[in-house]
Amino acid sequence: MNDQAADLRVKMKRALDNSEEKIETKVVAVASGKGGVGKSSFTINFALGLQNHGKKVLIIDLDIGMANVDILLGITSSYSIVDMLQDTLPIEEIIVEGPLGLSFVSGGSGLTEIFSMDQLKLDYFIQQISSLAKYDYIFFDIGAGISINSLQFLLSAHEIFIITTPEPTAITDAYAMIKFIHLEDENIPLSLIVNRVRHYREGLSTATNVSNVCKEFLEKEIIHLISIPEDEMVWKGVRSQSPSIILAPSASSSLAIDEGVLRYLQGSDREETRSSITGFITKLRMRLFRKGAINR
Ligand SMILES: Nc1ncnc2c1ncn2[C@@H]1O[C@H](COP(=O)(O)OP(=O)(O)OP(=O)(O)O)[C@@H](O)[C@H]1O
Repeated sequence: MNDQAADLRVKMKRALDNSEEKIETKVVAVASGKGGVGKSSFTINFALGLQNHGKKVLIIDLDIGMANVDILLGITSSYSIVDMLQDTLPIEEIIVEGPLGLSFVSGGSGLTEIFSMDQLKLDYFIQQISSLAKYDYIFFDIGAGISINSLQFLLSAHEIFIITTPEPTAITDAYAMIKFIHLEDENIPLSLIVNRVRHYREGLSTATNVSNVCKEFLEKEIIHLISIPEDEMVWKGVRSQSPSIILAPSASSSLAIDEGVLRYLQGSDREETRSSITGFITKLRMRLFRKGAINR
């Protein structure tokens, strides 16, 4: 058993040494305080927007219980991370290709399996994740609210997108989430997406309110990445299992997403620090150990 673990660690180190670290991989966790605010629809459309700009993107659906990214993308995934761990499958076998070449991995039916890994499984998991350095962006679609398990992925990401709507309940929950994250890690960059706005001003005032509260009580800057209008094409896209940015590229929501993608890419270009998959893995490993999520 120990030999196997040592062997895996050597392979993992080799994978990391040989990994295409020349390519930057940014890990973004997408979260919301309240459920049903459009987190999955946003993640998919934003990821497709990045693909449209020549980026290679992978979505990992960790919204267990409510996992629906594959349904929204109109694709079927036969295997999940749970299968990868149980049957020692290479991660390539569980990656499904969606529209515009977007890649997708399903978290599976239960996070418990992922978070109750023994050392051997953790090493295998990390070895597989380290082979994802070929992607420019990896998006984790995290379940609404905070569970101790999904929190570890959330806090290991290079940055976090928080989605809210202008509804007071959604804003309160989004702020609670921001505060929680900030108390765990005050350096992690946070961006706010205001979804389903009735007009431009509503998005701006919602973002300004959240931003002011964050500044005053947490001394935390939060970037207003984008406001997305209420748009029936998003709903139509869900119904036809064809993401709205593809179904209706000139719909108001699609134009807003595209603007957000451009702004995001310009911001990323200005960043001085490099984001690598190794950085994400190092943080994740440390967090899983610290929280005692690993069965030794
Ligand atoms: N900008 C928008 N305009 C109109 N409808 C929208 C918009 N964004 C999302 N919706 C609708 O809101 C509903 C919920 O969206 P979605 O499933 O993406 O939310 P979620 O936050 O991921 O939910 P959950 O918490 O269940 O994971 C869907 O029916 C979707 O069509």
